[in-house]
Amino acid sequence: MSESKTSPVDLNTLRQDIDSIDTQIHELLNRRARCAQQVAEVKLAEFTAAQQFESSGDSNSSQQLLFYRPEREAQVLERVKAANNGPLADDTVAFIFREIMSACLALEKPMEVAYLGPGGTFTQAAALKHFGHAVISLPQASIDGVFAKVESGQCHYGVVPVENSTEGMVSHTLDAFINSPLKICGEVELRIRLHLLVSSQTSGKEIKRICAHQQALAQSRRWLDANFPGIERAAVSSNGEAARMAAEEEGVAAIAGDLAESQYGLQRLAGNIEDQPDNTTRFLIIGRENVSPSGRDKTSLVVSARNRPGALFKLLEPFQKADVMLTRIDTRPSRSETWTYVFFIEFEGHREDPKIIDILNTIEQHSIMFKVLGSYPKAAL
Ligand SMILES: O=C(O)C(=O)C[C@]1(C(=O)O)C=C[C@@H](O)C=C1
Repeated sequence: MSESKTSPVDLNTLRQDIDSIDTQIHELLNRRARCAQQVAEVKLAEFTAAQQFESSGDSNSSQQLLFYRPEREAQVLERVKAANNGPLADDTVAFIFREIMSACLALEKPMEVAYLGPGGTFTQAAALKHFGHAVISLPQASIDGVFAKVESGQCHYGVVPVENSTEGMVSHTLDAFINSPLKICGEVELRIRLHLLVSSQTSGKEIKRICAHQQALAQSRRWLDANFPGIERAAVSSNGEAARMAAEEEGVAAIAGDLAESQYGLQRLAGNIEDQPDNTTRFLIIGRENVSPSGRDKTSLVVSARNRPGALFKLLEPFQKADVMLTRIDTRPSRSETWTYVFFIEFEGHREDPKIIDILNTIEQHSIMFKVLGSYPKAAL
């Protein structure tokens, strides 16, 4: 008996079903988009009313008009993941809704996001993962450049790397926070998958030089030793720059990620060549406004204690007493005084939670410098 006779429905019928479902999804998407446009009108009306109230002298809170709501986006993503019954994976469903919200937000207000460039870097990939592809992502030459674009209001948000699972903290990012008024509004984690990439003109020919950012070279050193011993390795300013060089120069290969591969139209000679299979980088979203609680939040703090015995213990004791989970602690030398240190502390909870308010008040009493860098939703993707 042939397969088509046993199958309950034929291909044409199934495709008609898919067409009809697509029509419904399409209608629902536009219904959702119109809803988001109405949300924007409500936000604008509330903002205008608050401004009028303020100019009448009854209030002096300088409220901002915020279209992007990180806490709400995190809640939507958590909700769709929790409600998912498959067969699509939870993460797949979340990624689809990430893009739907990105497109809806672009109708309300197109977001401009500065990131550590050039195009094709993992920081751009992190920006797109967090905000979705409807965002306008603008490359900057340095971490300070990203901070400056957001501080000046030229960009709504910024994306900077903060730590890598194999290379440790990005100290430049931590230092930049100390003197900046910006707040942390979110975090993104990205699995770093490195590939050996060449242009079509180099494909099938001899590779004379392999270019990559020094971290990517370090992270794939063993693979390179085994597969390309004796071939020149050149450290360049970023993986995006390496991809650009591979696209333009015959005989040059780059080590870079998926985004660089597609942006520069390169071919993959070998995939996932990183020596540590769980190589992950964490990025922070920086902005000018505080984020409201989402229910699954983290808070980051920078604090400097008086240089006396038990100082660090005094800073950390309130967390233990209140049973609050610390997620990270780092030390950096203080730039203002020799042999004093600043501590970057991250923990679960939001600065508006009563328990966290108590902890922050206690820590402030024991510190000479104290700054909450922000409370923000835990990475949902
Ligand atoms: O709920 C809102 O405030 C919206 O603007 C809607 C919406 C969405 O598409 O769900 C869009 C953008 C915001 O960042 C959060 C959510």
